[in-house]
Amino acid sequence: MDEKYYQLLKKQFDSKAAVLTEIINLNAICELPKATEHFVSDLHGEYAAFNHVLRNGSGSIKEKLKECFKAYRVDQISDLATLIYYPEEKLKYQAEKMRPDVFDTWRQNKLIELLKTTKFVGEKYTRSKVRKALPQQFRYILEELLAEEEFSTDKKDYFESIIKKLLDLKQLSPLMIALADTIRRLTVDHLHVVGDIYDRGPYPDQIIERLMGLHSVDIQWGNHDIVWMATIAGSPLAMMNVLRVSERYGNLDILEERYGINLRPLIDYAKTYYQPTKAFQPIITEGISMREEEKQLLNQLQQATAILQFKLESQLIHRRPEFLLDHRDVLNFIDFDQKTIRLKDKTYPLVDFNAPTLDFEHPEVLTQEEKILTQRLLTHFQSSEKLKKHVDFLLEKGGMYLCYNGNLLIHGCLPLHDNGDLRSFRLEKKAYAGRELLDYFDQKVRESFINPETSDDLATDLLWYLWVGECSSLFGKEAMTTFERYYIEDKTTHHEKKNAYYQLREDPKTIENILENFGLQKDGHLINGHTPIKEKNGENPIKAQGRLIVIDGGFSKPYQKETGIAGYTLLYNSFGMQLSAHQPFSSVLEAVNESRDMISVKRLVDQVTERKRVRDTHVGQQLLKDIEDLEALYAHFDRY
Ligand SMILES: O=P(O)(O)OC[C@H]1O[C@](O)(COP(=O)(O)O)[C@@H](O)[C@@H]1O
Ligand SMILES: [Mn+2]
Repeated sequence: MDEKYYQLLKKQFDSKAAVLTEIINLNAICELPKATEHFVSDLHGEYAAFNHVLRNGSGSIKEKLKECFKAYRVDQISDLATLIYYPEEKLKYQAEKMRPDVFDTWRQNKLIELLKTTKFVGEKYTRSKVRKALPQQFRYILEELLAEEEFSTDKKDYFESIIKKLLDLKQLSPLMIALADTIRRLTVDHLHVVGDIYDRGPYPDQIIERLMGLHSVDIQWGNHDIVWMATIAGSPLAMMNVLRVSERYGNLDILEERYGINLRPLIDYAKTYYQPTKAFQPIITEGISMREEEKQLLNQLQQATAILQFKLESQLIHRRPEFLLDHRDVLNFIDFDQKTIRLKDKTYPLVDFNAPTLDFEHPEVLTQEEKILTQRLLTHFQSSEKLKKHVDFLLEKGGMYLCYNGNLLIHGCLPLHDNGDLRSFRLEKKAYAGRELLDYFDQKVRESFINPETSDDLATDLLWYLWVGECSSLFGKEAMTTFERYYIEDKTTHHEKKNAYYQLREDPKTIENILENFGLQKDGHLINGHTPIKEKNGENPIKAQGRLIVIDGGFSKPYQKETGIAGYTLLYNSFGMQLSAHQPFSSVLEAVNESRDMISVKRLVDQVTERKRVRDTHVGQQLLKDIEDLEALYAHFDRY
């Protein structure tokens, strides 16, 4: 036994009685039902839709209400659910619709329903956890109100006086809002974000801010997150890609307005050298209007940053032969006289390929003007306090993968050979595969932030590899055909061949082997995002007989026409796992006024034979160890 450790523990629990109380408390917690985990992925800047599934707990709030208010009609449940999802908006809506005295009565009735719901959803937790979930400023009143079974007649006057006082002090609505927040918090205990918060949609920053306010969350980095992180780590190449994708989807506001990055020098440069072409037309969400000049500017900017990206990428490919990316050195495969490119022994004509600043002998070299521009832009990125804060949060809460409660969470894939063997990647004279490879990547990602002023060190370059590499668990395709998609008409060149994993993952044996490689039991699950599930073509997100679930259903608006739905989310509670498919989210206003939920289908992935308890979980295992230590301390209390 470690003397020091026990002495420290004794300081925390300074009497035998205190130790005993804690042992009993922890033991009781272990017997409670497992808390609910919520999984989302591929949010791609769609804040409103994400916020909605967070608020409705992917349907779990409604489930609870149906159990708690068995006699209620569907519309009564929906009405109460909306109040819990959007308390402020719903209260405002009712206030506008009702006479003041009717509104007061309505609020009093709803308060009783909210109290009942809070008690109901708090049942599976200890009283101390429920107490902690109550908002500080109303804790005392709420504890009083919640302590009662029903609004009993002998205490009727007492309650009425509390409510009247709250009304007089204009505190009834704030209290109801606080209760609704508590209910949501108690219904879903923990959120997993399986990658790709950034790109395509307009508000990734708002998503991060929302995540920062949650009490329990983890993130598995996606390829679209890692490139944004790489800008802070000092990669000009990743920065060009971030700029290019933002321009492609008409999202300059996130850069200029919200991260405060000055794009003026880039705009001047792009206007000087580029004219709009068809392939670079920005992709603008339906219903959003944009002036023609603005579209033209986005087009020019996208071209400029694409060429700068290809130049910088070529430099990286030359300095990192170990990345095996030679086949992606596209600028060096161009015949500039013929305006053709040679790829895999075939020659293709280039369409609208304009690169006025390119030196044909050394296509990877930046002009002096471009060097200065790139450095200025990178300094702007790295000086953005807000972006830095967001990236720090991603580093703190995120990782390449996560093992949690017996399940494995990875954004993309685990690189495999065609025969199912783990595919290794050789770096720094060592071959890494499976979990070891992902641990290596994880460590390098963190290392890349140690020297943000160096742009070409291995760790920073690896961040780019994670964006485009076949052995990247965040990407896992043979090549990213960005160049071909812009400049070659022949669509066969656009195809991005996926790593064998994406086929082999249909087989439960593959998943079992992978889980084993990560030290997990065979009955766990693997959870992926990254590849949109085309539900409208009959693709099933539940694969390998339920061992694998792919939850990228397309929160991303531009991808919804391909998937046919608007995102999957997964819930894992004490009864098992459940997948929800969502319909497109229109607006909070519609959700409130029409009490709409936008959940289309629910599918049971797995049902447990015995209700899972805390002791069967990750947290539970830790608690059991704590109990052991406390028991040892209790037995030899006087010795320490
Ligand atoms: O839809 P876009 O903007 O053309 O982007 C396509 C590119 O995005 C990728 O699909 C990567 O993004 P995802 O991680 O969202 O799949 C690449 O494989 C592909 O080249
Ligand atoms: Mn992805």
